[in-house]
Amino acid sequence: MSTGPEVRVRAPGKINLALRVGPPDGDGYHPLATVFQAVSLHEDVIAAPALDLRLTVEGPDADRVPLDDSNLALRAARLLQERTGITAGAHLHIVKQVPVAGGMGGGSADAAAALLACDQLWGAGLDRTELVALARELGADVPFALTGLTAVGSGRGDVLTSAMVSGTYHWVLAVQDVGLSTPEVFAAFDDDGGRAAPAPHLDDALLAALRAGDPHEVARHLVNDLEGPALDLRPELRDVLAAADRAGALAAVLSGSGPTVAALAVDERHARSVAAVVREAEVARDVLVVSGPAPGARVLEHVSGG
Ligand SMILES: C[C@@](CO)(OP(=O)(O)O)[C@H](O)COP(=O)(O)OP(=O)(O)OC[C@H]1O[C@@H](n2ccc(N)nc2=O)[C@H](O)[C@@H]1O
Ligand SMILES: Nc1ncnc2c1ncn2[C@@H]1O[C@H](COP(=O)(O)OP(=O)(O)O)[C@@H](O)[C@H]1O
Repeated sequence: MSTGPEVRVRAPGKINLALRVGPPDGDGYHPLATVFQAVSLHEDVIAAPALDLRLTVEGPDADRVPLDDSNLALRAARLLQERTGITAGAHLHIVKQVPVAGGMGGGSADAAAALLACDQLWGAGLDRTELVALARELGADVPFALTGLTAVGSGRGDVLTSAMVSGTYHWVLAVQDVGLSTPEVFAAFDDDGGRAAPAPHLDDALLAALRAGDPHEVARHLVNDLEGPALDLRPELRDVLAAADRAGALAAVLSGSGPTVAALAVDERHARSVAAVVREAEVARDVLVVSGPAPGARVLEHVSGG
């Protein structure tokens, strides 16, 4: 149990190891075939009793997080209130580490964490299936933030099947100062021929390499159909990919709709050396070393700063 009346929930950011995108449907959404991996860069949402719903945020990108009703954590808490008829409020405090609009699903992690935290705080008692159903309403990436680990996403990325994975993967993340808008990157994909794209399909070789726990083989199969459109919108990201290559990463790929670039290393020591070289290239605001797979949204046993 958490200490005191507060509930602290941690939810992971993600990388897309493969992101295959099909042509837009009638609603403008795209069918996806993706492999998500949750990583050790995470969001904490602390929910404390309050008369109404309110939100505060801390972290390096806090000033870029909307505090109004568009915030995904607030939307999650409101949705839970509506569906359960609960009228209690909550003060949600987000400790944000995942870059905003970085292609790492930080807002989705906040939504997943807020759902679980408010469910606990209010004693709503929703089961996992009910929480996943609410998560899907909040955004395509939100169910994965609840589930975590490594999973194949189909549909809009919200229909998940867990993937069997051996070992731990060590990633170098090159984080940018200015984010990319997900709808704009999907629109650039459409304009780039995406309207005539084939149905998305995953190469079995990536899943086999993950099962075998072979980072060299995983590296050969990292792929992202949004990389071309994102590079058209942000050509300087080519310098980031090139820097990761020069630094000796096994491979580098744009995460989701970007602009974060994820570079795969052999082990933690190799990741630290790749990170040092990418940092020297001055192509990113921050260069971080993380690992995956990480667990999905969970209540922390003990409240701690880490
Ligand atoms: C691209 C991905 C890959 O994992 O990640 P991010 O780059 O956002 O982290 C996701 O599909 C993003 O998921 P998420 O950010 O939750 O999407 P939503 O809030 O549901 O939708 C935001 C917008 O993205 C576009 N969108 C999203 C999902 C999808 N399958 N097709 C789409 O076309 C739509 O334009 C939609 O209006
Ligand atoms: N809790 C939140 N944290 C970050 N961004 C949020 C949040 N709620 C809503 N947003 C909005 O969603 C946009 C994309 O969010 P984010 O999840 O950080 O990126 P991405 O979709 O690239 O993974 C932001 O630019 C912001 O306007």
